[in-house]
Amino acid sequence: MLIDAYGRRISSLRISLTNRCNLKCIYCHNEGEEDSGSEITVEEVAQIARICARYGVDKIKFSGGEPLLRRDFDEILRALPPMRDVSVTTNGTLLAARAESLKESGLDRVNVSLDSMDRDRFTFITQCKGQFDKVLDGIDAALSVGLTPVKINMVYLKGINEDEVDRMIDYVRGKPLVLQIIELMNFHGAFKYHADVASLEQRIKEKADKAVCREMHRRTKYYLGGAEVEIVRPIDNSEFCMNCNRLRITSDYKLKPCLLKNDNLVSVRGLSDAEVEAVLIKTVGAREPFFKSETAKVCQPYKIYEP
Ligand SMILES: Nc1nc2c(ncn2[C@@H]2O[C@H](COP(=O)(O)OP(=O)(O)OP(=O)(O)O)[C@@H](O)[C@H]2O)c(=O)[nH]1
Ligand SMILES: C[S@@+](CC[C@H](N)C(=O)[O-])C[C@H]1O[C@@H](n2cnc3c(N)ncnc32)[C@H](O)[C@@H]1O
Ligand code: SF4
Ligand code: SF4
Repeated sequence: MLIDAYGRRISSLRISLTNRCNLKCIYCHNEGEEDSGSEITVEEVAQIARICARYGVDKIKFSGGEPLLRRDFDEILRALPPMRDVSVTTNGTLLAARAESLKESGLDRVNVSLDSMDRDRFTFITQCKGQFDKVLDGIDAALSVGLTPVKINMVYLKGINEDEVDRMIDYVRGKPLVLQIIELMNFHGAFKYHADVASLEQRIKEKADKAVCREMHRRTKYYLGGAEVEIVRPIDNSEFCMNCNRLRITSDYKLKPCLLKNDNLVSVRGLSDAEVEAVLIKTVGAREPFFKSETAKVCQPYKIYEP
C-alpha cells in the first residue's frame, strides 16, 4: 500500500492529460499546473496506472485542461489495467460525439462542468460563445450511453450563479445525475466571485432527507426529494486535506502530491518501472496535507455519517 506519514492511503490517481483547453473559464486552476512541455503519452499513463494498481490503487480520474481534446483518449482508456472506477472531468463540449466510444473503451462515468443554465452567464464564465448547447448535448449523450452517474460540477460564484442552485437541483432530480457544488479557489484573481458555500451547505442540510459522508475528502452528499447534491469545500478545510487520498500526475508526467503546491513535483519521464516505483514510494512518503489541523494529526478510519 502507498501510505504517507499522516496515514493517508493513496487509492486513486488524478491524471491531467493536457494543458490545452477550448474554453477560457475566468477562474480556471488547470489542476494547479503551470505551462508544461509535451503531453503525457499512452504508454506513460499505462505505466503509472500499472505500477499504482499493484499497490491497491483502483480509481483513476482524468482531467486537464480539456481531456477530450486528446484524440487518443480511447487508446489511453484501453491501455489501463483493471480498475474499479475510471472517470473523466470534462467541460462537455466535445462529449456528444465521443460518449459511446469512450464507454466502449472502458470509461465508467463522467463529471461535466456546467456553472449556469443561463446562456449569457455561461458565455461570460467560459469566455466563449456558442458552446452552451454542446454541453447539454454532451450530458444527454453521457446519460444515454450509461456513463453514469453524471456529476454536474457547478462552481458557486458570487453575483453570477448563486440564484441558480434550486434550478440546478431540479435539473438533476430523478435522473442519474448528481449536482456537485464547488467552492471557488483563488486562481487568476477570480476570488472576487468567491461565494459562501458554508452557509449554502447549512441551508441544504436543513432541507435534506439524508446525508452521506464520502471517504474522499469527507465530502458530504445530501439527498433532497430525489436529488443528490454533493458539497466540495476545499478552502481552509483541514478535514478535506486529511482525507485526500489521491496522487496527481501532471500532463508532462510528473508526480504532483498536492493541487496547491508546485515546489515538490517529481518527473518520472523516461524511467523504468522499477525506478518509477522507487520514486513513487519516496514521493508518497513525503506527502503532506496543505491545510493542517492542530488537533487531528492522522487520517481517521472511514465511517458513514447520517444526519
Ligand atoms: N483542493 C482540492 N480541491 C479538489 C481536489 N480534488 C477535487 N477538488 C475540487 O473538486 C472539484 C471537483 O472535482 P472533480 O474533477 O469533479 O472530481 P471529484 O469530485 O474530485 O471526483 P469524483 O467526485 O469522484 O468524480 C474540483 O474542481 C476541485 O475544485 C483536491 O485534491 N484538492
Ligand atoms: C480544471 S477543470 C479540467 C476539466 C475540464 N476542462 C472541466 O472544466 O471540467 C476540472 C474542474 O475544476 C473546476 N475548477 C477550475 N478552476 C477552479 C477553481 N478556481 N476553483 C474551484 N474549482 C475549479 C472546474 O469547474 C472543473 O469542474
Ligand atoms: S473548461 Fe476546464 S480546463 Fe478549460 S478553462 Fe474551463 S475549467 Fe479550465
Ligand atoms: S492536500 Fe488538500 S489542497 Fe492538496 S491536493 Fe489534497 S485536498 Fe487538495
